Amino acid sequence: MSVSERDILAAMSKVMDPELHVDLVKAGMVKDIRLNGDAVKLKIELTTPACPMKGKIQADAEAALKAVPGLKSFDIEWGAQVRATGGAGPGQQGQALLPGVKNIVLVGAGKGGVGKSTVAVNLAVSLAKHGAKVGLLDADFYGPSIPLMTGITERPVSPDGKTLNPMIKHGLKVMSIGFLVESDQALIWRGPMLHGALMQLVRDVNWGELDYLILDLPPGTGDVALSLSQSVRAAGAVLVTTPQDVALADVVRAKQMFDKVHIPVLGIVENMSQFVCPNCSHTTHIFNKGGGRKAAEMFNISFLGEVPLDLKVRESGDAGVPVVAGAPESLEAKAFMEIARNVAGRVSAESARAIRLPVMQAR
Ligand SMILES: Nc1ncnc2c1ncn2[C@@H]1O[C@H](COP(=O)(O)OP(=O)(O)OP(=O)(O)O)[C@@H](O)[C@H]1O
Repeated sequence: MSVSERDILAAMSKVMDPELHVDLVKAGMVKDIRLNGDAVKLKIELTTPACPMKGKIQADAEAALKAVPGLKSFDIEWGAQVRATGGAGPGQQGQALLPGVKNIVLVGAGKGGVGKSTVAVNLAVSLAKHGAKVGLLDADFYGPSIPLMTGITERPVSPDGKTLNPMIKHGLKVMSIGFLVESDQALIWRGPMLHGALMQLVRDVNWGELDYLILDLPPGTGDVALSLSQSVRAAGAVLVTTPQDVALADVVRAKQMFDKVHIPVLGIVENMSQFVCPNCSHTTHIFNKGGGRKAAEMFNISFLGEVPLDLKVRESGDAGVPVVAGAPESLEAKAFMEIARNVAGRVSAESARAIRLPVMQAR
């Protein structure tokens, strides 16, 4: 009994992408089917190199091919092609400003000091380590900390007097308002000036081709989010919180702010979730337990993961080597890598929605 391309496609159409809630054939992930008698070679192109579901998709695809009558062997080449959350959403004007940037991911928090910049920088490095092309833009006008956290002390140069080249560090293209102004100047940003400076950072930087541009927003206020939503289409926002109950109110405010400007919330990251004593390994929930997860449940949005409170995270941030780069085997680095996979998965779901694949509401 000979095997046909149609048999292979039929088998692959039984395999679902659990994040996109669509089968691999409909999602356009099955490529280059080459039959040779009772053997087949094919390529499966995931929607991100940081796919959180790769293990499941791989197991399901292999099981589906094993069940094809007459097929004796198969060879799957795994690849990834990040898709863009292009097109305009309500209140948004599309991505014409940044044609080479596929997805803009905002990192925000209801209040300061919860570790938003730490999450932004480690998320960016994690995505790059997974093989994605990543940029990191520090738009925290009131307290830019990305220069310190990435260890960049040089200033960006302009190749033509109009645009700026981003700095390159830890596998990222990095730009920060902190490279361009003195820190005491950063406090006076307001209204049109803030919008102008933000647009300059977004538009006049030679970002080139990026799968993800991670944007570290200032805490609390909606000025920057509002300004951005008028000019670019963000894939969505990651909300960072600490676990105590009082932080919940800030998450509520942040969620409402993003809803108002029609930016989807991709999910919640709980930072400083517990402290594991380096001497006796006893776990203490210094800021209480489970606030981020509770908030995610309350709003029916994804819980993207939790990061322990650990001296390494603070020290590595201060030393300019994010923990994911400096201590990749640590519990904290692994937590960030998992959060990055979850964020990439949620962005893929948003891009599927943008190109109107039949994606069901996923949690
Ligand atoms: N999980 C963690 N464990 C230990 N220290 C942490 C952790 N997360 C963040 N920190 C430290 O807490 C401080 C505040 O973090 P960070 O600057 O990332 O917060 P932020 O929310 O961006 O603050 P701001 O609102 O001022 O911009 C930093 O010194 C950082 O190194």
